[in-house]
Amino acid sequence: AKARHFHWEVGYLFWSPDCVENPVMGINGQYPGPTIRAKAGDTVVVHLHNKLHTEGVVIHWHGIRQFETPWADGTASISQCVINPEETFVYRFKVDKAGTYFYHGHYGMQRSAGLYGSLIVDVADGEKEPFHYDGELNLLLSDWWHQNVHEQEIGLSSNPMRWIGEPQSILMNGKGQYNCSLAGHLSKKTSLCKLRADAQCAPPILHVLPNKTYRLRLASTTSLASLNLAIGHHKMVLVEADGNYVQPVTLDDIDIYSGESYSVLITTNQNPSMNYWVSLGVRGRHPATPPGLTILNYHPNTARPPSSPLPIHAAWDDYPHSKAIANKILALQGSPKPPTRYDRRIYLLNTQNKINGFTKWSINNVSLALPSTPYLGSIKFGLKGAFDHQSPPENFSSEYDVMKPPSNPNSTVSSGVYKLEFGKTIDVILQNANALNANVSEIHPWHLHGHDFWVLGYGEGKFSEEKHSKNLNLKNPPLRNTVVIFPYGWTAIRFVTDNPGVWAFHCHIEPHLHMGMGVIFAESVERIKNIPQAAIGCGMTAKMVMNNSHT
Ligand SMILES: O=C1O[C@H]([C@@H](O)CO)C(O)=C1O
Repeated sequence: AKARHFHWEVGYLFWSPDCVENPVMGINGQYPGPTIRAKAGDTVVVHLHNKLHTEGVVIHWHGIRQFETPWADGTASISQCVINPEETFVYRFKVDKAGTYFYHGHYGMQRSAGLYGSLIVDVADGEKEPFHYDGELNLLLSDWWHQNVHEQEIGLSSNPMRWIGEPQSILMNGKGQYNCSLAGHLSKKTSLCKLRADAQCAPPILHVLPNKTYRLRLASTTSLASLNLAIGHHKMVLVEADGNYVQPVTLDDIDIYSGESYSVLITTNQNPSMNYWVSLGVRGRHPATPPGLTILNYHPNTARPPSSPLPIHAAWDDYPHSKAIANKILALQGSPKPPTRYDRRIYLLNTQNKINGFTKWSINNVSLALPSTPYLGSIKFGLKGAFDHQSPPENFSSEYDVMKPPSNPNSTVSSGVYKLEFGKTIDVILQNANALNANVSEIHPWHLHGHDFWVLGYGEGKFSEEKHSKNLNLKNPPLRNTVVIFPYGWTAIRFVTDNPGVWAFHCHIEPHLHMGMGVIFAESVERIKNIPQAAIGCGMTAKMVMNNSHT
């Protein structure tokens, strides 16, 4: 195992992600940020220097559990103080498990500004993946707005709220094409893109040799969009989800929600004189964004757009299609199994609410607002005044009708901290509900920091102890770090508190988190030792660092 050092500067730059120039947040003058590649067991060390002139910054290593380094999780106000302009913070953490990961900003809406990149962990020397492939392809998926993130954020925080709307473009590796299409020659509606091969917005063409198997890595850091990937004439075999091996399953297309990552194997066994479409369509919201496109280019054909029709995605609201895919994702045989009993079951009702006229999202009627002093330090040192210590409710009224808009939409703001004891089995039942408008319930992909969890099942309507508890999958539930709740449905997860830290658990839709859609798990914080001073030298913990007495 090695230590792999990276020296990064975060700054704004002008860039044309979808052929339209905008300010984006990049790293070392690049957008998306550089790919981190390491081997399982390595230590990644990122020296992060903030070159933004007027904003703090942090970076979260999505899917990395941060065993024994909870201060390196990169969550502003939760695990660390923001890194101020011209400051450098050193993220040092172990990547213990091979898989497809990514990193992204976790302060305000900086992920939506473009602060992200891939993080790929290969198996340790001498180890093998449980599947074979000849080559590898990597697509980091995102969505893009022309309105800059500051304006988006002001809109979301205004009364009345100004919603961000649907993205202008879907991006692959930070590249999309606004107002034209690679498939323009097939359609009367759009024009063919005129792109220079070296344009920043030129699609990342997937170059392949005939009759080989490729591992296609997919990770979604979208701000909002749920996506569906389909490749013309090619099936995919799903083998990995969120850095965990799954039972290989053949799919025609795959849904990818924000915060999720997958590996699929594709075999280039189709007519080699042709190229094929790779298409990313929007799911779960009435699409106002054309599909993101690129080309699967068989060697030695020129990389011209195929003349075949575009792959067809299921209708945006074909939830049975999405549920069928979700239910096919199961753990590879031999994967760790969940404990058969839980110690504590927490029910989290997701609702859209109002607070003094402002539109928010709440969990059990509590909308998350982060404090100025990061929880990691304030909880460790018992600083009573640093946040609202009243634990939020573990359940919601059995009378609550999840099929209707809230009868009382008024909600409250709080620090949202659930204290978790070490060594316990925790179940969370995520319960979806109707939003503020009648007949609307949206998809929410929930992401847990510091852990993988077992997905025990999905269901319709309100979760019922009597009806649903006995049907949960304890046999081969997949381990994930992100899972979706379907409209008007519930999702049950289980994890074991084996990792002291302060972990965010939240909807990975950036504007939804911004509007309060998350909770905090403070997990056996008393066991955390040697918090680096740089992580907590702000707010009420700044003094302790100066006295140098407690860390
Ligand atoms: O949080 C959201 O707000 C809008 C809509 O509910 C109100 O404009 C939307 O689609 C969301 O996901």
